[in-house]
Amino acid sequence: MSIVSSEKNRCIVLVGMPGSGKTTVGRDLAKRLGLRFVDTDHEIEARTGVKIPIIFEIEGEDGFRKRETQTLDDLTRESNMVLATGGGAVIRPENRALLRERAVVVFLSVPPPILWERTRHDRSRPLLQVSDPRGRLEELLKVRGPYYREVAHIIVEGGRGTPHAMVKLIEKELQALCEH
Ligand SMILES: Nc1ncnc2c1ncn2[C@@H]1O[C@H](COP(=O)(O)OP(=O)(O)OP(=O)(O)O)[C@@H](O)[C@H]1O
Ligand SMILES: O=C(O)C1=C[C@@H](O)[C@@H](O)[C@H](O)C1
Ligand SMILES: [Mg+2]
Repeated sequence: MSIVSSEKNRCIVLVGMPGSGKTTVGRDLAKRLGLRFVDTDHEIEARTGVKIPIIFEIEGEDGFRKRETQTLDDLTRESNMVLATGGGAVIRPENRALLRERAVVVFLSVPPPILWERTRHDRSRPLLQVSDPRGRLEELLKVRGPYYREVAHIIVEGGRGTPHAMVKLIEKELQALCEH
């Protein structure tokens, strides 16, 4: 597909809140573009040999963030790949700099009520294991929203559309970016 070659073979990175669909949409997008799909959360788990909640338990959030930065630094050197990031990948300025510089970054922007619907029954996200997870999601979005927008080359509003509709929208935006 011409999209990737004309973008100098940079990898396509999806950013957004937990539940925004990075993994679901990323996997589909990679399939359509004939690219490899990698999820940084899965890669971190494969490298450490334990699940993310265990990393948080043993090393705290800071330990997890160090591993996340290292993984992003390694993976964004590769091309021909769609990379789904963790929801907090944009918090560190060094991550934002390397993503913006090396990749085509797509922000999946999804409103809080929908994020909540999608994440409320899933216990795999340590930062949401609090007494008011819904409020926490909103707080996280308040802090992270500007960072997602700062790092993004493409912003896709993805509230009610199906994953497939989001993939089509992203493809259209990638094409437009290439034609500039
Ligand atoms: N566009 C969509 N429409 C409906 N449901 C969706 C959509 N995108 C994702 N989902 C569903 O929402 C849930 C969360 O999606 P997913 O795991 O892809 O999000 P994520 O952004 O990768 O989250 P995390 O940051 O926690 O890894 C999944 O159950 C998925 O099937
Ligand atoms: O929103 C976050 O900070 C996180 C989201 C997940 O994807 C994981 O990267 C981890 O649970 C942290
Ligand atoms: Mg995911």
